Amino acid sequence: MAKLTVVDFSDKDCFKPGTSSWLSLRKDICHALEELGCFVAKLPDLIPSEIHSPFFGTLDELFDFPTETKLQITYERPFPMGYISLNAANESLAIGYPTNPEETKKFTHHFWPNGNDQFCQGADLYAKMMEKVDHAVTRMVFENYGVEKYHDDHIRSVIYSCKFNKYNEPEKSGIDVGMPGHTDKGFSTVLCQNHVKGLEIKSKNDEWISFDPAPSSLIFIAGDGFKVWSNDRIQACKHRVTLRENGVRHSLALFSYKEGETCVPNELVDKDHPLKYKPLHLLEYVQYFMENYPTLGPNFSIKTYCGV
Ligand SMILES: O=C(O)CCC(=O)C(=O)O
Ligand SMILES: [Fe+2]
Repeated sequence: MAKLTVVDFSDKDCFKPGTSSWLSLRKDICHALEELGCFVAKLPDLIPSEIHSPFFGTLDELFDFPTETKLQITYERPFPMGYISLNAANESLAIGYPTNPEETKKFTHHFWPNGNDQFCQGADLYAKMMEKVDHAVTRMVFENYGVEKYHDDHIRSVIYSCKFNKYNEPEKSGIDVGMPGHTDKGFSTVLCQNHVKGLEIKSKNDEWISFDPAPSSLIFIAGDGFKVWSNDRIQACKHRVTLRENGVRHSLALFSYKEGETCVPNELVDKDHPLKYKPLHLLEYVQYFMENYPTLGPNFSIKTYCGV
């Protein structure tokens, strides 16, 4: 049975480019992204345990608000998003630009006019932590392919959304498919969750490997954007949510997108790697996918959209 790569971010130098810890993580991470498009990170110190459980408790309260209140959350940018219920098991709510504390404050205020520090501070902390991981991994990937000269421009054009997911217990909703198999449409996704299992990753041999959540771990998932940018070196990780356990499952995912065009760097095109993609306007792609989801379905391929 295939396994997910687990990397340990507990060394104090892990986030310092050039150190031996950084270089060793870089090697393992880039290898995992080329193999499966994902890896699990252990981060023992980043979210204190006294924040983890109470924060996921506030997500229960969040989804308990009336549908009408949840539907009032809408964003036009980076693309239309807000409250979505995919099926009888799933509901999600998104915050645009979640690494800006003003945005989490506005979102919190909508539900709790008198404030809710546990939710707001938890959301800020998670967003910052997930952004830190996303930034580090992105730099590692650019370095790994010898194109770090493009890194700063890339990071300047990255924008984020954060999605909170709730999955009802299968016994109550009558279905166990929380989310069908798909690849994420952005550049990358960093995902944390409560203790209820459900996320599964497709292996090269078409097996589904389940993600074993621990309070101190998260999963990094490469999306279609990274696949295009890397000219197919990095896999867009196919994943799904299957509900087998009792208990409500909550996850929060930080999605990264790039404004403007995503082009394959010239350095990543050669005889062995002929150009596979036309320039991709990622935000237009996400919008197109969302608008046409009923006809395109979860298996729509980026190759069909912008393959050469
Ligand atoms: O809830 C999860 O674990 C996965 C969510 C997901 O794949 C998504 O929102 O794209
Ligand atoms: Fe996903």
